[in-house]
Amino acid sequence: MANETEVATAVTEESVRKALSTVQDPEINRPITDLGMVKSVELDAQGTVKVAVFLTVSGCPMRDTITDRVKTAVGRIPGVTAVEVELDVMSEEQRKELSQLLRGGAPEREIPFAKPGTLTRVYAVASGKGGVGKSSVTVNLAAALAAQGQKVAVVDADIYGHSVPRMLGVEGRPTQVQDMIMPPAAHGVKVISIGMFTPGNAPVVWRGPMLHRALQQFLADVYWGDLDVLLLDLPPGTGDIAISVAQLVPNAEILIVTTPQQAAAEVAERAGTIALQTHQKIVGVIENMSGMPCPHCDEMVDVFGTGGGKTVADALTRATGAEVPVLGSIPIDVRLREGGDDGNPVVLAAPDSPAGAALRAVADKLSGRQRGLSGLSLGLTPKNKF
Ligand SMILES: Nc1ncnc2c1ncn2[C@@H]1O[C@H](COP(=O)(O)OP(=O)(O)OP(=O)(O)O)[C@@H](O)[C@H]1O
Repeated sequence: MANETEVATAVTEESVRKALSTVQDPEINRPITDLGMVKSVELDAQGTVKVAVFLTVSGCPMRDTITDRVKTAVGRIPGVTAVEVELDVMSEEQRKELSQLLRGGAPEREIPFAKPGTLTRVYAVASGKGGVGKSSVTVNLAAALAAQGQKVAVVDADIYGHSVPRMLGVEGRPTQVQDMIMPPAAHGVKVISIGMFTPGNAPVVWRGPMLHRALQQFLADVYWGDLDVLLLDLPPGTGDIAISVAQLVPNAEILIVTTPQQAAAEVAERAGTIALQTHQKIVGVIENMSGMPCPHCDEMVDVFGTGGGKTVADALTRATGAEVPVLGSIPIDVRLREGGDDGNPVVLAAPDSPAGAALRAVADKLSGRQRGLSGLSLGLTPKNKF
C-alpha cells in the first residue's frame, strides 16, 4: 500500500489542470481552462490544492456553482486531501480577450452610428399598433431622402411584419465579404431585414436576447459605409427591441406613426413615452391614413377619424417637456399601397400625388433639421452624490 508521502507526491499541477479541464463555466458551457479562468494552482506536500479562479465579473451569480464544481473535480484526484478555491475577477483586458475568443478571434466591432460625433442621423420609426403604415412611411421617407442625394439605409427590425424589402423592391440576400455583410440596395437605399436571414416566409419567434444580438449585428457587422440617415423600422408596440435600440444607439431619435383614430393615438402615445425612460428625443408624429379623397367628388372622407396625430403630439409634448410636432398627415391613397406592393415607393412613382407630396414634405422637414443638443439626454451620471 502506498504511504502518505507517495500519494501526496502523485498529485501534480498537471493532474489538477487536467481535472480543471472537466469543469465547465455554467453560463458559457466551456471548460474554465479554455476560457483563461484558472489564475493559479498551488499544491503542498499534505495534498492540499489551492486553485485561484478568475470570475468574468465581480458578484458573478455563478460563483458558488463554479467553486463547487472546482472542489468536486479536484477533490476526486487520488491523494488530494483538501481543495481551497480563491476567487478573483478578470481585468478589462482579460474580459476583452475572452469575448474575442468567444467570437472566434474576431475583434468586436463598434456600431459606427453610436459613436460620439457621428454625422449619421438615426431615426427609429415606432408605432403603437400594427398596420398603421409604419413600414410604408419608413420606406417612402428613405426613398425621398435618397432622391435628394442623401446616403440612406433602412434596418427592418420589424420581426413580425418584415415588409421593407418588398416595399422597396429589394431582391436577394445580402452577400458576405469575409466577415462583413453587404446590404442589398434599391432606389439608392441600402436595406437589411430580419427576413433576409430566416428561411422562406417563416415567422420569427426570437425573444429579447436574440433580437438584441440580431440588431447589434445589423448595426455593427453590416458594411453601411458613410450614411447621412439610417431609419430603423421597429415592430409595433413597446417591446424589447425599442429598449435594445436605446441601448445600442442611444442617439437614435424617435418618429411616431399613428392613424387619426383616437384609440390608435392612445397606444401610439404609450409607445412614445418609452422615449422618456430611454432619454431619447422624439422628433415628431406622422399621422397616416388621414382621410381619403372621395373618388366621386374629391371631398375628404375621414375613414379613421380625426385628430389622432395632434393628440399624440400634444400628449408627448406634455410628457417630455419638449415640443413634439406633427410632421405631416398622409392621406389614404391607392397609389401608396400599390407602390408598396410593387416595390416602387409612391414618392418616386407618383411624387405629386397627395400621399407622395405629403411624404416628401415630411422628408424635407427631416433633412432640414440641424442636429442639436436640445431635448437630448447627455448621458452624464454624477460621480458623487452629496
Ligand atoms: N396612406 C395609405 N394609403 C393607402 N394604403 C396604405 C397607406 N398607409 C399604409 N397603407 C397600406 O396599409 C397596409 C399596412 O401598412 P404597413 O405595412 O406600412 O403598416 P405597418 O404599420 O408597418 O404594419 P406592421 O408594423 O404591422 O407591419 C399596407 O398594405 C400598406 O400598403
